[in-house]
Amino acid sequence: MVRRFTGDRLVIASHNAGKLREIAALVEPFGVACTSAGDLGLAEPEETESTFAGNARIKAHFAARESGLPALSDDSGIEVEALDNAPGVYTADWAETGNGRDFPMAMEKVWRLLEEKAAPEPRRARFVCTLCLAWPDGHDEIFRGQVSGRVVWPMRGEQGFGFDPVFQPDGHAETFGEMDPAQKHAMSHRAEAFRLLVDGCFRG
Ligand SMILES: O=c1nc[nH]c2c1ncn2[C@H]1C[C@H](O)[C@@H](COP(=O)(O)OP(=O)(O)OP(=O)(O)O)O1
Ligand SMILES: [Mg+2]
Repeated sequence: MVRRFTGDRLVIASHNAGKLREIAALVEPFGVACTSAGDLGLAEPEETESTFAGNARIKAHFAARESGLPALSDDSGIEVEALDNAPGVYTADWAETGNGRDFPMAMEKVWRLLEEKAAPEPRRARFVCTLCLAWPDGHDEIFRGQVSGRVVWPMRGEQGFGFDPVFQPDGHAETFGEMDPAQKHAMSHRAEAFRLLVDGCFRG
């Protein structure tokens, strides 16, 4: 039995400004007020699991426990088929420099590895998003979405965040980085996971 969310306030257990923007846009039409983990001064727990669901659980349960409110986390990444699905859960780690994140560097690393392998075009990839809604009593619900496409080079577009400039979803000529935010929200991995969350917990 999926537990329904009946409150009017939700903690978004993320410290990523791009995700916070996208999740707030998805949640607010349901009349739910969002507060971010950063707004509450919560720390960023270490993401020590090797699966999206495992890390999503760590982030949501930590925020729910600390705040005493239901908390929604998002663990996501890009899986590149010719790289054995790397960087996957480690997408953010590939951008880590010790002095903040450098996504252009991480995108170039992916492209360089594909070149070294002489991976044929199209270079199939998918974005994956796992959402975890956790309650302070320890209950949680998990939802997963994905969107298929290809890695392109060079980077294109200034919209979005993270790996958006090198991801072109199937059936579209633009990268996520070139799309209007509303267009990305209608088809993204995050949007699909969110639809499942809404069906399960907000309307169920
Ligand atoms: O729609 C997306 N468009 C482009 N890139 C994306 C997207 N979704 C995830 N990504 C990439 C960047 C992000 O940094 C990493 C997830 O890593 P992940 O640990 O889940 O998120 P994070 O550390 O940035 O924020 P936080 O853990 O505080 O929610 O995958
Ligand atoms: Mg993270």
